[in-house]
Amino acid sequence: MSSERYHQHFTISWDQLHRDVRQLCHQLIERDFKGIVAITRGGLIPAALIARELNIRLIDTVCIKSYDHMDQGGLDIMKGVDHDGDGWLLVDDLVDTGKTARAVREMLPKAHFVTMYAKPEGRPLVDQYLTEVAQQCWIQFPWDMGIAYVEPLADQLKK
Ligand SMILES: O=P(O)(O)OC[C@H]1O[C@H](OP(=O)(O)OP(=O)(O)O)[C@H](O)[C@@H]1O
Ligand code: HPA
Ligand SMILES: [Mg+2]
Repeated sequence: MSSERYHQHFTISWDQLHRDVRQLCHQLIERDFKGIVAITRGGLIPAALIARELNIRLIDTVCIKSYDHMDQGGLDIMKGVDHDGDGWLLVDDLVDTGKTARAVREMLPKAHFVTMYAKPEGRPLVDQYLTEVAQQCWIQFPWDMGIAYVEPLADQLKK
């Protein structure tokens, strides 16, 4: 599936992401998790921040790739885990079509699955998420961006 389905961008700064993670953690703090399973690579960043808030030191990974930038390809599962997820917190940055989530759910059916952001097609596959984002929106994460010079408006208009 190609990038043509995305008509808008939803840009998230490091600050926003950090605030969002802390807000999600308020909803998780009462639970007692054995550890976190992060879905690489996008799940690694929220997983590290969640681990700090919930004081979790045991972190494992499911290594999986589905997209090449905005283009969705076949699922490439490079590493799984040797348990069914019982008592574990499963973390990804977002759920979009739900293809990745469906595959990981099969591997860890008993895990508590959370994402920071969820689009409608993938939303039913997670147990909890913080913010819903429209299906046609591409979520632009801070680790995919950089700070760039912007020309003053007056100079732009001279051209
Ligand atoms: O719901 P889906 O349509 O499956 O899309 C969601 C998945 O896509 C992205 O991962 P990606 O495959 O781009 O790899 P990355 O985490 O290494 O960036 C994102 O981090 C989710 O894991
Ligand atoms: O909206 C998105 N943003 C970043 N990565 C993604 N992978 C699937 N959908 C997205
Ligand atoms: Mg991912």
